[in-house]
Parts: sequence; structure tokens; C-alpha cells
Amino acid sequence: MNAVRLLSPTTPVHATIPLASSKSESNRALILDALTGFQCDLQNLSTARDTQTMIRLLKSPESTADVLDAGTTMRFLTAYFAVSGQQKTMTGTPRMCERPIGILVDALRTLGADITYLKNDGYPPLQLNGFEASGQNQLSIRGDVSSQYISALLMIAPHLPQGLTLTLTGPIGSRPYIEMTMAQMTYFGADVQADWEQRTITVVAKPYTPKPYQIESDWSGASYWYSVVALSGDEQTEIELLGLKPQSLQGDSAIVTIMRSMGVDSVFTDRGVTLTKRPAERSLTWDFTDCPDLAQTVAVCAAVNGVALTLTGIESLKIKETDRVLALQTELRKIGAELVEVEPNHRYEVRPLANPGSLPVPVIATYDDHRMAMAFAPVAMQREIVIEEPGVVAKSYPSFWDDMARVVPVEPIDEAASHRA
Ligand SMILES: O=C(O)C1=C[C@@H](OP(=O)(O)O)[C@@H](O)[C@H](O)C1
Ligand SMILES: C=C(OP(=O)(O)O)C(=O)O
Repeated sequence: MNAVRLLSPTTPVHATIPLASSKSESNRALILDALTGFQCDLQNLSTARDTQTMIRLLKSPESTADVLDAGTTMRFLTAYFAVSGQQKTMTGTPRMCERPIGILVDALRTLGADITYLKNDGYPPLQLNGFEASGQNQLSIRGDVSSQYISALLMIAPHLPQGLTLTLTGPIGSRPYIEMTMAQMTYFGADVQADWEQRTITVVAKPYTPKPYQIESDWSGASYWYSVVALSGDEQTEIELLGLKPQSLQGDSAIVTIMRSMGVDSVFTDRGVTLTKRPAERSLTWDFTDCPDLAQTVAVCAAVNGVALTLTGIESLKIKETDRVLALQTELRKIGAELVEVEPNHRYEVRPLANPGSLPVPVIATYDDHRMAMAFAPVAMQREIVIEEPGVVAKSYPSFWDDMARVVPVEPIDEAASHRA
């Protein structure tokens, strides 16, 4: 199977969705557990491929760690293997080998790691050759490329002989992910303090304390269900998402506020959150610096519902699973909208196409990016749509299509078979 056809709903939309658990929380918990010597009872770990890859590689005796396309797994494991003195080759998919890692490697080298690049400077694959603490405990690090470098360094910092003080330079992207890291470290007994005015984060040398830890459902995965409700034409639509809490470590819980403007009410219960429809606003401006993984969901939803959306803070999308800005620009045209960069300051607008003509059933390419597939799927609430390479969702939300089938008809298309016939 290499595509799915989604048809518009034929019955009222009332569904309970179990959701995957957070791969971000899971991958942090796994590194912190490893640093306690694997003594924690981690509950509700994600079934996401990124997390399953982390679990497999943490305990693998093999000398090559292939992280596939998992950014956090690459960045967190590089730091963990480096400071624990393991000799490993770190590699991944061709796209992973185009995603920068030089900022993290430079920092780890300053701390005492011996790391060499096997192909291109600044990018995987890498060879980790061992660790001898340099005694250095102060580092400056850019905050505007990926917060994952900062999270990776923070998590290993309690195990450095003199702890670590990071000074963040430039704008700080994805800050809630840094705060998630700090909160999970604190839970496991670390002494970590941020002074956001001074732009420093200080970690004391002190081992983690093993404890049980329960991982929350995934707010990034929840965003697609918000879009389903926003795009539903049925005023009685109701979707219950299990395992989400109002006070979350995940910055992507900002979807509650964004989607309030775009026509979705959220009511929290002791099981999770129930989504219903409310009147939508006609325009919205949102800065995605803190929640880059929501940008695709919101852009597609705005395009279909005719909300005039202005997006800022989406520069980091260019170095994720694909160039997500380019991918959105190409695929939004198939549903009659465009994403236009408006100078200055990297502002983008989602606008209806000037001359859409009569558009055929959109066939959406997914560029090895789970979020392209999941962001476009809710379009089915309004019109038939085909999503190519649906298996991409396994990166973060393997049961996505099963969950989607609770709401709309989902038909596999085997293109190879149709060509053979
Ligand atoms: O730390 C994390 O778990 C993540 C941080 C973000 O990456 P950047 O910090 O590179 O923006 C986010 O896009 C990614 O999906 C998960
Ligand atoms: C960007 C993502 O993940 P990562 O950077 O961990 O590959 C994502 O899940 O959208």
C-alpha cells in the first residue's frame, strides 16, 4: 500500500481517540533512565518509531547506532554515548545526514568528547571515540537552530564532574522543549535552574534518583484532531482525546488556544479533553517559535476554513524531516491555497489561490514527513483527499490511520497493484 483515500464522513462525528503518548517526553525519560543505570519504571512509553528506536539503541551492543529519521534520538544519544565514553558510529537516513549537528558536537568536544565527522563537517554520520572530561563547565550555545542540542547537553550535565552552565545566544526557539527537559530532570532529582533574563541555565553535578514516571499523551498528535473538529461541517461533532492534561510539559498544548480562535472548544475531564465546535474567527496571527510542530496543522486548517492566517517563527521548519515550508507551499496549492513569504521578518501568510480553477481530488505528497500526512488528513472532513506514503506516520503516531478510521472512511490504495491490473 502506498496511498490512502479519505472520504468525507458519512455518519455524525462522535469518537474517542486513544492517542499515542508523547515521543518527546518518552525520549527524555529514556535518556534519564539510562543515566540512572536503567532503574526507573517508565509507564506509557510511546509506540512512536522514534521512541522504539531509542529503546533499541540504548541497549544495543552494536558499534553503529542508526537512528533512522529521529532527530531527538540522534541528538540525545550522541550526547549520552559521548559522555558515557562509548565508541559508536552515529548515523541515520539520508535526510538525517542533512540535518545539522555541529553546534552539539562543538559543545561536546569542549566538554571532552573525541568526535570525528565521517562525511561532511557539521552533519552525521559521526564517530564517537571516547570521553575525557576537560574540566570546562561553562558553554555558550546558539538557541536558534535546534533546542534539541540544549536539551541533550542539559540531560548529561549532572554527570559531568563540575556540572554545567549554558549561556544561550541569539533568539531561543522551541523553548518549551527546554523547559520540558528541565522539568523531567528536576523530577528525577536534578538541580537545574534557568535565569531567562540572563539567558543562562545552570546544572549542578549530582546523580539522578530513579523513580517511576508516567508519560502523557502527545499534544502534537492531538493537534490533528483539533483540525478535524475545526473542519467538520456538523455542529454536533464531538471528539474525546484520552490521556491529556490541562497543565502539560508539552508546549504543543498551545493548540488549545490556537484552535479556540479557529472554532474548537476544549473541556478537560479526568479522562482527557473533549473537543466541540464553536464560532471561528476570520483571521489569526500566530508565532510558532515555541511550537514549530503545530505550524503544518494550523496552516492546512486555515487554508481549508478560509481563515486569514499569518505565521511567524517558522524558520526552523526548513531543517526538520523535510523542508516543511517548501513542502507546505507545494501541497497547499493542491487544496486551493498558497503560503506566501511576506517581507520583512520571515512572516508568512496563508491565502486562497487567486485562480484556483476546478481542482481535482488532491493527491498529497508527504516527503518522508509524518506531519505532512497527518496535517492534510483532516481535509477529508470537507472533501475527498488522497495521502501518499501513509506509513510515514509511524515516526510519531503509528495508530493514526486506525484512529482516523473512527471518523472518516479510510481506503488503502495499492498503486502498484492498480498498475499491474
Ligand atoms: O526536543 C524535542 O523533543 C523536540 C524539539 C523540537 O525540535 P527543535 O528544537 O529542533 O525545534 C521539535 O520540533 C521536535 O519535534 C521535538
Ligand atoms: C521535528 C520532529 O522531530 P525530530 O526533530 O525529533 O526528528 C517532529 O516530530 O516533528
